[in-house]
Amino acid sequence: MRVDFTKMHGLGNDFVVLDTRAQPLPGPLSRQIAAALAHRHTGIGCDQLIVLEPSDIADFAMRIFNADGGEVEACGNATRAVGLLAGGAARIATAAGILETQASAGGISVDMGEPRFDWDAIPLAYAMDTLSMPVGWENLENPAAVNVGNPHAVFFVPDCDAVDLERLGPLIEHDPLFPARVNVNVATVTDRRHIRLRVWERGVGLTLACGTGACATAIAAMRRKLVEREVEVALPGGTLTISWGADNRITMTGPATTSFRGSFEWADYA
Ligand SMILES: N[C@@H](CCC[C@H](N)C(=O)O)C(=O)O
Repeated sequence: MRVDFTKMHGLGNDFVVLDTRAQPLPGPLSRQIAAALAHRHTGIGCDQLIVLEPSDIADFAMRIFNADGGEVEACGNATRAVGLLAGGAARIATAAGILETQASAGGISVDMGEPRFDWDAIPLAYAMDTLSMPVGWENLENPAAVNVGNPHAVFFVPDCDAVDLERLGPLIEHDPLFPARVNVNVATVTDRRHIRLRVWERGVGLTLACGTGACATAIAAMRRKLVEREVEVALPGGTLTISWGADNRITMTGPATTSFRGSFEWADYA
């Protein structure tokens, strides 16, 4: 049986979107199938596989699978992408709660909810101050940890482009300090309204952009009083605007794009 998909991206962080409301999948979606579809050489290729399902509590539900096939709680760029697919305004049920999107001058805005800072909410393996963690990996030291639906470690460095993230990212992602693994962000504060950021994504690797990484990094910088409560975060694939309201909620704004539509044979992957 053939399955339709939409290929989308947010700042080059790319997704294969399956809308099971229109077309139920022929069989259960296993970790192996998700990883095979995401594979850059032997599959369709994407950073995340996104599955839309019916929901009783929102317009629809969104499930998120990393390129390694693991299901995760949150994806900022994909939330903007499926918001675009829904026409701009949508209430989307995710494992991290209900997220609301709306069309805005900068593309699509998403209310990403409230950040969490308790060590066991990140989660970390043991208690410590998440604003200034007394740990380090070579020259990456003293990160902040933030959960914005998914776990992030944020390192502030003089020049994020000079960090060997391809080597250090997987070491930190898999360190036992992070029992659910972690997304690794290296950031450079340019001035009080601008941050440069590179991200090693859990379950994926280096990506061109990470929406939740931009949120977590902006919030960590705001908590350390390095920047104002609204900042532009420049990633390799483009720029996101992140603000942290007096109501403690994070708003992320940036572009989302549909690349093409296609279909694949389920039996080739199942
Ligand atoms: N690309 C995403 C984040 C996707 C999930 C992440 N890799 C995780 O494992 O938590 C984004 O735009 O936020």
